[in-house]
Amino acid sequence: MTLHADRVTWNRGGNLVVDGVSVQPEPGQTIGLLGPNGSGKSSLIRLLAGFAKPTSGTVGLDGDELASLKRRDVARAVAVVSQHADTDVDVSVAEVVRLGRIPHRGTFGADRTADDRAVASALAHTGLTDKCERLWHQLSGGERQRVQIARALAQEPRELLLDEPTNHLDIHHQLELMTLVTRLPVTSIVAIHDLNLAAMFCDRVMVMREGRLVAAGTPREVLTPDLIADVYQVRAKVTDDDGLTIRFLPADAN
Ligand SMILES: Nc1ncnc2c1ncn2[C@@H]1O[C@H](COP(=O)(O)OP(=O)(O)OP(=O)(O)O)[C@@H](O)[C@H]1O
Repeated sequence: MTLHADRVTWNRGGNLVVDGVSVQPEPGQTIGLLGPNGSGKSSLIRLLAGFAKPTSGTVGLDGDELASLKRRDVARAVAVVSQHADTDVDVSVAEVVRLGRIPHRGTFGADRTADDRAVASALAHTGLTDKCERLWHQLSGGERQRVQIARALAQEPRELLLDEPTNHLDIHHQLELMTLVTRLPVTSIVAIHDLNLAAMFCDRVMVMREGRLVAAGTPREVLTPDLIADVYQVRAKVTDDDGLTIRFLPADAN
C-alpha cells in the first residue's frame, strides 16, 4: 500500500484549507495535483508529508497512521521537494544532496559506499555531476530546484512529493524532470500549474478548488474545456490528436 490520505481536513488559521480530500495512488503512479492559487495543493502535500497533522481524517503509510511513525522511518520512504527550500549556510551541491542520506544512517554511522553511490546517481540523473562542487548561493533558481530534486532522489524513497517542481525550470529541464519522475520506480504526487505538462506526464490528475477535490481521473477524463472554464475561468480548446493538448483562448476570442 502506498502513502494515502483518507478524508483529510485541515483547519489552518481558522480556514478550512483542505476539506475532506482522499488520495489513494496505485504504486508507481504519477499523480498531478492541480488547482488555482490558494486551492490547497501545498497544504495537502504538507499533510501527506507528515509536516502537519490533519484536523480530521488520516494520512497512512503501509497501513500505519503517519502520525504514529518515527520521523526517520517516514523519511526512509517519503521524500519531499518543497517550493521554497533555501539555506544561508555556505554548502556545496554535493553536501546538499548528501543530506538525503541522513534517514538511512544506521546506529553505527553511515554506509559510505551506499551513500556515495546514491549521491552520484542522484547528481547524474539531475545533470548536476559537473556542478557538484559549486556552492548553493552561486546557483540559479532552476539549478537550486534541481539540487533539491537530487537530494530527494538520494533519499531513495518509495514515495515522492513534489510541490511545483518545474517552477523556475526552462522547458528542457521541465521535460527532463517530468520524464525522470515518471520513470522512477516510485509513487509521485506532484503539485503542478502547467496543465499541458500534467496531461503529458501524469497517470491521473486531481483538481482542487477552495480546499475540496472537484475532479479526479486520467488527464483525458478530467481536463475538459468545461472543467477548465469552471475551475480557472479560462476558455480552452482541448485537442487529442498526438497526445492531449490544451490551448488557452483570450477572454474575447470567439
Ligand atoms: N501558514 C498559513 N496559515 C494559514 N493559512 C495559510 C497558510 N499558508 C497558506 N494558507 C492558506 O491556505 C490556503 C491554501 O494554500 P496553499 O498554499 O495550500 O494553496 P496552493 O494551491 O498550494 O496555492 P499556490 O498554487 O498559490 O501555491 C490559502 O487560502 C492560503 O492563504
